[in-house]
Amino acid sequence: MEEPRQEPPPPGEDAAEETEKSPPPCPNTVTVRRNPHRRARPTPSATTALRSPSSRPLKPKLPDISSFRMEEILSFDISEKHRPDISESEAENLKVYLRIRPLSVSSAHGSRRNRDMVESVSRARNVWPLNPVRKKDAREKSVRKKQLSSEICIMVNDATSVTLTPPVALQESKRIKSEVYGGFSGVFSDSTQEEVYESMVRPLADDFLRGKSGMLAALGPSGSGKTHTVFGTPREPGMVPLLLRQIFEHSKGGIIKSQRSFLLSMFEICTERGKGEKAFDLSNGSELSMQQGTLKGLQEVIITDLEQADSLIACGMLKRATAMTNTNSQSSRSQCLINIRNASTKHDGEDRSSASVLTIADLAGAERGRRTGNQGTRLLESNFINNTSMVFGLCLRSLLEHQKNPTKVLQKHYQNSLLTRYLRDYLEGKKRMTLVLTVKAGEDDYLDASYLLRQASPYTKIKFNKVEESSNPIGMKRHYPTAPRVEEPKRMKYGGIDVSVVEDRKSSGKASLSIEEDASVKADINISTSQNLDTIQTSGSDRYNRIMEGFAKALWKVLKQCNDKLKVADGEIRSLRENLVEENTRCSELEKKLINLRANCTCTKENVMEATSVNLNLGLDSVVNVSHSLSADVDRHKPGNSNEVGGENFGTVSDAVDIVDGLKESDANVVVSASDAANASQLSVPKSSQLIYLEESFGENENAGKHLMDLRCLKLVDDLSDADSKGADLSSQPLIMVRKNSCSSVELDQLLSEDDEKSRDQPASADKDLKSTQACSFGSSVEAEPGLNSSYKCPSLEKPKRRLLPASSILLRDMRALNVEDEMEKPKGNRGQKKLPAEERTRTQGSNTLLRLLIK
Ligand SMILES: Nc1ncnc2c1ncn2[C@@H]1O[C@H](COP(=O)(O)OP(=O)(O)OP(=O)(O)O)[C@@H](O)[C@H]1O
Repeated sequence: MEEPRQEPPPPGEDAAEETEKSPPPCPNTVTVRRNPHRRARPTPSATTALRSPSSRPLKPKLPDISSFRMEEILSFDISEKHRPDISESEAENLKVYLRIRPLSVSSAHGSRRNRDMVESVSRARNVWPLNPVRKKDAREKSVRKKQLSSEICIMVNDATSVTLTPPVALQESKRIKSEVYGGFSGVFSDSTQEEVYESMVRPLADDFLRGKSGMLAALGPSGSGKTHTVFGTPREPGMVPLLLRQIFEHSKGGIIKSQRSFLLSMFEICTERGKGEKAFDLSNGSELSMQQGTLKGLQEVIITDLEQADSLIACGMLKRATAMTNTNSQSSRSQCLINIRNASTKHDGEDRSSASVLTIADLAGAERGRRTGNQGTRLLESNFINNTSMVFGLCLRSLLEHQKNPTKVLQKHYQNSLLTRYLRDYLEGKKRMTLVLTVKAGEDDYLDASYLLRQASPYTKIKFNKVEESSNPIGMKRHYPTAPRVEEPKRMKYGGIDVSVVEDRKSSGKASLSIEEDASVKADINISTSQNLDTIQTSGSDRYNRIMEGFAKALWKVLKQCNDKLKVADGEIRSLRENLVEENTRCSELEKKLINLRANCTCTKENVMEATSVNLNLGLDSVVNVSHSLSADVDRHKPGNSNEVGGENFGTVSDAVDIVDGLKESDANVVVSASDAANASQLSVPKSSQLIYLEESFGENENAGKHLMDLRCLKLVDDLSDADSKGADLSSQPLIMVRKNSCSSVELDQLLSEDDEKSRDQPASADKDLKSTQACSFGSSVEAEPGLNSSYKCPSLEKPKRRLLPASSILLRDMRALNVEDEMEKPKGNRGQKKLPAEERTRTQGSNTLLRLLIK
């Protein structure tokens, strides 16, 4: 914080000193400004207008004011007591009163002192006898000085305005003219303390008793009568004693005492050798600390009667810092504030928790170093006092400018001073305030008065539009910053007595509590308890709000996360749907392809089924239908894996083997459908099976055709050497039935040529069978094995049913099927065929002979 600077003296100070050297002005003249800023208002009358502030006229002749019109002066009526008439329109305006210190006091004191000083100086200087001529001049000078000192600079115009007239010297040297300052709520010149109280403080006191807070602050230069106005003297009690008197008189009348309780606190703000500001409790002398605009540790004393209150005030005034200066023998060196709190529970029959506070501030007066002659510590105190006064004025000026032009920011000048921090609400227009300006009317005091009026007169335009009238005002809170119930609500006892408050009050030792005091204490405690309850409820609701706010935030976060997850899930679902659509499309395409394939395959299969449905009419009445259908997996039909013609490597067709094995024991017609002949590595034809027709159905794949061409010739070797067989030597006949749809033309030609060679050797019966077979269902590629009486079944996937035939017909059919004649008619050369072993050939011939005989 900056060191308080001594405020520069107002302009014209030097000029004022020069007035003493300048020649005396022309008597009976009034200097009026040539271009006055304000139009001077008419004085009440020629006889009463220029009344001296003192009740006694100091000058026998008053100067004539020629510039004023007599009609206006005569028409103006003013009461004798100059009581200000406060209109209702000014109720919300800042009330500014002006009190002019009686000149008689200062003149009496000052003139006597000055006279003594002048005499002493003259005695010291005038050691030698003066020249008679000079002696005469000196005498004239002294007379002139007396006249000047007796001159006044402030003249009361009416109840609300004054005219400030500069000294003649200033008028001549600086051309300073008279100025009119108006707009005051009241002007007191020779008013008594009671009159001032009635006009100025009683409205405040009435509002205070009605529950409205307010403040009265005294401003003015040093020695102007601030302390006198506020505290007064035992003979002339000031505003505070009169206020206390009114309070207790009001308490006696009509309202129960127990319902009335007032608490008084008193403190001062000063500086110790210019090292910062400090606050001291004038009740107990303890130092106070300012925390957030409140004074921590300020003690309130319950006042029960006027005597006790007066004694408290007196004790506090004794502790106040004062010092003697050139302008005041007992100059205040601190800002003194008194708080009277109304802690009544009932008012006008209504339940009301009133906590109005009336603050009265006696501010230290601005000082000019040249006048006070302060040095050292006093000078530092002057700096502090002037700085505080300046900050106070800046706050009010900023408030005024802000109210005039709301766009202007309300400056925070209050932060620059402890006093203004404490009075922040008042200086920001949140609480009602009343100012009383004290000035001295002496000619020497013109500069101080001019400076004060110039600064403070605009404050009359300040309005209180945002007055806070709450039951729990901020000032109340500030008075209890250290209350443990407020700071630690958990340890509060709602129904009990606040021990700390009682102890504080007892420790003051300045007020003995009577029974009535106890009652008032209880009432006060009840009030504070209810206030604390309100505080707790408020804090509880705040806590609840905070909790709900936090819960809402957490819920919002969770909802946000859920929303994000839902978005992600929606995206996944969308992608899955797209994939599903793609899969469906692919499936449909595949189905189409499958349908196409099936369409192709169906023709082939039917042919295959037709071609491979072979009825093997063997002598054992066993029919083996081998429906061989190759799948598209043609890789398994590689040449390496293919079955060789004439070999036994047909692959493993377990089903076929099982079926064929089953034929060994039963003569039932069995249709074997081998779906994958490629897996058949080895096929052993059972005894009863004579021939297996394999229908090779190839796909469009040429490779498959190539691979499967190796299977085009399959030789079924009848390994049955059973002598009890029907005599049909099937092993000697290559019983290969190959149906090939997709083989190459070259291979087909080869096959056809081989078949042709075979067919040329076949008998006519075989041709018939073959034709009949071809007529049955096969196409052009049907190949019938010569020498075998085989009949093809109609293409059907149904399992053939067993038919019971007579034994003779069966035997005859079998024998015919053996085509014995053909065998017999064959040439002996076994051309084109594999040569059979000798035993089989002999047996076959015998069997043939036997069969031929039987047939015939
Ligand atoms: N209206 C008045 N009637 C009679 N005497 C007065 C009046 N005003 C002031 N005085 C006297 O003038 C002297 C100085 O007054 P006071 O101490 O109140 O001035 P002040 O403004 O408080 O000065 P400071 O600011 O230095 O404390 C006191 O002795 C006081 O009695």
